[in-house]
Amino acid sequence: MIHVHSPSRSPTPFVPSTDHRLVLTSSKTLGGNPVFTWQDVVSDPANFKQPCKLAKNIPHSLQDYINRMDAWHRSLPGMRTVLEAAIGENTAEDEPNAPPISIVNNFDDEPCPPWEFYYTNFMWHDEGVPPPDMTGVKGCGCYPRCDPRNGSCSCLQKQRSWSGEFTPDFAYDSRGRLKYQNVPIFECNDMCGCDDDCRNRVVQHGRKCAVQIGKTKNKGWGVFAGPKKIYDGTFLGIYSGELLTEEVAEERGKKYNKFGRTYLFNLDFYFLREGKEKEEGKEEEWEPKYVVDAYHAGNFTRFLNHSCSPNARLNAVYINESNIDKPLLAIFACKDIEPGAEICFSYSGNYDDLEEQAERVVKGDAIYERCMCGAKNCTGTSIIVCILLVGLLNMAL
Ligand SMILES: C[S@@+](CC[C@H](N)C(=O)[O-])C[C@H]1O[C@@H](n2cnc3c(N)ncnc32)[C@H](O)[C@@H]1O
Repeated sequence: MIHVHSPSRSPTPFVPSTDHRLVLTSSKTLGGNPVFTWQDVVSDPANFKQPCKLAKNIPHSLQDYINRMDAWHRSLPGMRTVLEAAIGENTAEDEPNAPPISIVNNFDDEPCPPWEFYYTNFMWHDEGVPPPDMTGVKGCGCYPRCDPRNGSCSCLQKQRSWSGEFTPDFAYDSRGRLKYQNVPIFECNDMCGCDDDCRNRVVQHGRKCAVQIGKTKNKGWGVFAGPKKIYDGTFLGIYSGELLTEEVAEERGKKYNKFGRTYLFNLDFYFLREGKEKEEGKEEEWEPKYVVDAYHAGNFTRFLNHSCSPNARLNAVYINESNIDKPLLAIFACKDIEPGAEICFSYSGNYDDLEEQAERVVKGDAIYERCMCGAKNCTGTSIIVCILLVGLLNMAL
């Protein structure tokens, strides 16, 4: 007798949520099915919505549960394994080729950093922060991949126009390493015709180098290179977390300053300020609109400490976003980093206007902490390690 397998419920096709669905503009049909061409996508970018993660939906239950445990349970060595597993699970889809992150502590018994954040590589939009805007995102028509020599790639043209012709070529070399630090980077995006292995797609492919989260002697937790040397220009990760309006960040900053640790970074790049100045002629009035907060959600980059002689640097990167005020904060090595060395960047960029720093302290919106970076050029005293809105990324070329 033949048994026919009859499922209790007939399988239903996967229907993506309306938010992510593309609206077809084509009325052509073939054999009764609509013909969905690449042109349909490109000609209707307004409806090509990016998934938008909302800060209010950060899945924080595991963190809150563990935080409510008593100190003895939280200090069990197994906590380290749980956090390492959570990191792997939360990044398995978006960074499938990233080496796993391990947690090390050679200084004391704390098994892992405090369970106060959800591990994520994404940006989670708070109320008042607009979702990714695709309407102004232009795709290049290059195929199979972009060639900087032919000059017709619209992504390269945009890159050049925003960096004052400072980048004659793509920002990355053929090994995916950043060639020009401190210029806005416009990667090829979902509207582009080029292949996934185009040279102008690096940040979107995620981290490739091995890093560790480790305890430092006197700066809390930090980030260290894994067993292999990390070369100058290598992409490390984006400073992910909640994307807040300046007003919300201001309030949070006051709380963070009370316990002397902060994870807030202004989206304050020199080209945004300059752009607004040209546009509106109101240079004094310009303020950064958005701030990244990695306290409740973030990835390993939230543990990067400050150094007066940094080996990593923040750069503004745009992929599927035409709102110039909302770049990704992408962190790249700016020197070769030996295996096991601590990775740090400068919290103050090269913003060394000490007068203005002093003014912030007088106004009460900044607090100085003794810098423990140990670099030869560190004065130890005059570095802002913890300010209300950190991230004076006011780096001039
Ligand atoms: C973004 S967090 C970095 C990770 C932090 N060390 C931790 O354990 O979570 C920034 C905080 O780290 C500490 N920190 C970072 N760099 C430092 C430095 N050079 N000297 C002293 N403290 C530092 C300060 O408390 C600062 O507010």
